[in-house]
Amino acid sequence: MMLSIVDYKADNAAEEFVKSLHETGFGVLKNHPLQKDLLESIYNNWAGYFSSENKQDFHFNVDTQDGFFPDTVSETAKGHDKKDIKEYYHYYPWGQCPEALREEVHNYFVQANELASTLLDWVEKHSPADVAVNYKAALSSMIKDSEQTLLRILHYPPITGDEEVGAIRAAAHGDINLLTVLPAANQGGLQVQKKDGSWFDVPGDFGCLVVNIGDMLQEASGGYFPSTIHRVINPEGADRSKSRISLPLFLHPRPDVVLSDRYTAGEYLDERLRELGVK
Ligand SMILES: O=C(O)CCC(=O)C(=O)O
Ligand SMILES: [Fe+2]
Repeated sequence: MMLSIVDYKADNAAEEFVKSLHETGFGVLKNHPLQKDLLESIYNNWAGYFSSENKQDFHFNVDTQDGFFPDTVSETAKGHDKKDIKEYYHYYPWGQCPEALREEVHNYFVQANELASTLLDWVEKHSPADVAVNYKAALSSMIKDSEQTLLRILHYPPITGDEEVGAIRAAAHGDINLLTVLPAANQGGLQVQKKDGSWFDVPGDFGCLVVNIGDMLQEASGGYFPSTIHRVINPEGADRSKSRISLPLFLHPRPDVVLSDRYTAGEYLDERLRELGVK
C-alpha cells in the first residue's frame, strides 16, 4: 500500500489522486486551494471554545444533530465498547453556532465544499466505465444544496492517565458519508489500516489535505472505491499534554439521493446513526 502526496496543481493530479483513492481509500493533496491562515485561525478560536465553560450552552439537538457533543456522549465506534477520548462540535450552516465563530467557520465550509465538488468530478471522470454506469446521478450533484453536509470540529483533550483502559482518541472506523475532506491536524495520530490488518501513519504536514472515501461512495461505486478503516491513536511523551484539533468535513448527499439499488442516502444514514447510538 502506497500513500503518495499528490500536487493539486500538477497536470496529472486528478488521475493520480483518484488512483490513490481506488487503491487505498485515501488521497493526500498538497498545494490545494484551502487557506492555511484561515485553518490556523479556526484551530485557535475553537481551542478557546472547547476550553470555555459556555460550550455547554450549545449542547447538541438529538433530532437535528447540530451543536456540541461532550465527551460523555461522543461516539463509540461500530464494533467497539469503549468511548472515544474526544469531544466535538457539529457545524451546519442552518444549525446553532457561537456567533463569534460563525463567519470564519462558514467561510471555510463554503471553500471546502467547492473543493469537494471538484474532487468528486475528478472521481467521476476517472472511474472506469463499468463503475460509472452505476452512479445514479453525477457525484458532485449528489452533495449540491445538501443540508446534511457537516463540518465537525474535533477536540481531543490531553491524555491525563485517567482514561478508560484501552480507550483511544478515535477507535477504528469507516466514515459513513460520500467523501471526507480533512486538513492535516495540529498533531499526528491518524492511521490507516492496510489490507493485512497492520496500521500506518497518514503522511502530511500542516497544510496537506487528507481526503477519504466514505461508506456511501463505496456503496455507490460497488466497492471500487474502498471506505478504508482509520483511527486516531493516543500521543506519546511530551505530546500527551497537548490537545489535538481536527476539522473533517463530511460530504453527505441529500436524503433523497439514490446511492444504489439497496439504499437512498437518507435510509443509509439513519441506519448508521442508530448503530452509533447518537440517534
Ligand atoms: O481527527 C482525525 O484526524 C480524524 C477524525 C475522524 O476520522 C472522524 O471524525 O471520522
Ligand atoms: Fe473518520
